[in-house]
Amino acid sequence: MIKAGIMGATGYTGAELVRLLELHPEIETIFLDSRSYEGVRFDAIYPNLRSKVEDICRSINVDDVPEDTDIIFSALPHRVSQSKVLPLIKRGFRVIDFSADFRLREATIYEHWYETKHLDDRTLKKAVYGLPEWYADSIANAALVANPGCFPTSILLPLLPLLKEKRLHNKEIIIDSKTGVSGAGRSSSEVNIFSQVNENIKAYNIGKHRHTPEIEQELSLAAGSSVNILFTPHLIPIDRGILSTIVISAEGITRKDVETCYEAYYEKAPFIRILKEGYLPETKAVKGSNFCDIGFVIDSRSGKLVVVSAIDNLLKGSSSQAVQNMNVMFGLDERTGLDTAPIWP
Ligand SMILES: NC(=O)C1=CN([C@@H]2O[C@H](COP(=O)(O)OP(=O)(O)OC[C@H]3O[C@@H](n4cnc5c(N)ncnc54)[C@H](OP(=O)(O)O)[C@@H]3O)[C@@H](O)[C@H]2O)C=CC1
Ligand SMILES: CC(=O)N[C@@H](CCC(=O)OP(=O)(O)O)C(=O)O
Repeated sequence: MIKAGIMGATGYTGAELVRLLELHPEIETIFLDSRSYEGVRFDAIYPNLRSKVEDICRSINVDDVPEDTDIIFSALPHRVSQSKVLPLIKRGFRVIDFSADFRLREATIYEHWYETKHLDDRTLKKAVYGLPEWYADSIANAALVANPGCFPTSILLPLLPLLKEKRLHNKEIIIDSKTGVSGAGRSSSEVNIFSQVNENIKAYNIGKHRHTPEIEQELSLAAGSSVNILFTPHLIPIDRGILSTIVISAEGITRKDVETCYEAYYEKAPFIRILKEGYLPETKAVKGSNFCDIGFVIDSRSGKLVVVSAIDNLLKGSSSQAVQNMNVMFGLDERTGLDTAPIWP
């Protein structure tokens, strides 16, 4: 069995990871780290895991992580995560980091967007961006995998094939994303207040969301030249899910071109579902799963290609994508422990 430890296990993504690892046939979870719930049984915090996860949370000092731990997941907030991950990497552990601390390849860009110093540029350069549909070979041998952000996952998966195949003549890319409230995490009380979220929809951080450089970094690498986006996130009153609607010029592109392009990259990708003409993604159709659904329309009146994607932010947007990465790192079938159908309604 692969021995796994989780730092920050009591957050939303940590708890989803605990649930997934409980179902995983090759994993034994050996520690659940928490500052706030030291000595508390995990299922006393998360009632959905009653009688399933009875382990006691412990506040783990990185120096005390057992030598025989095979993989450590850090589900800590960004800025905090790097301070724990770096000593673990130094001790020779393999780590999957959920935070943004190792996703941006340039420390200066990280420091600008996250307004904090990066503590180790050399380790940053060695980290592998954990989008398994694109970087599986590097992930397989990585010591440190930077699990992508939730919005970036929903945006990169539909756009990367089109950019890689130079299908977009005009690189003006306008993205409208909608996210459920769990995207803000369990501890963000301000965003989570029922009366502010319920029956409300709002745009935020237009043109300045911290996922912008992450998305542009990966799109530019695929395109082989600099790509800029206009990204508008919205907070909507659902628990989980992200729907991204991406508008690009359809100049010189047919439906067949787009289909062929997606087929070439995703035919063997078990978690990408390209929807047939007449169907479009919806958040509920991926809820509770590692799927990313992608559908598109070519609108001849406006001359635009409109691509829509849906993921579960806590799963393909973080915890199940991390398990998919772990499967790749340990040479397992990437579907191991993840081969479930979404829940509906
Ligand atoms: N929510 C989402 O949809 C996604 C989240 N992510 C990333 O995953 C990571 C975890 O996110 P999420 O689970 O939503 O966050 P939560 O706020 O739900 O959980 C984070 C946990 O980290 C622990 N923690 C330890 N030190 C600190 C600290 N100094 N400040 C605050 N919390 C601390 C807390 O647990 P305790 O007090 O018990 O130690 C807390 O429950 C973040 O880096 C986030 O950016 C990535 C993709 C999607
Ligand atoms: C609703 C909400 O607030 N969502 C978060 C993004 C979610 C996320 O977790 O992204 P990281 O992995 O980069 O932290 C936001 O917009 O900042």
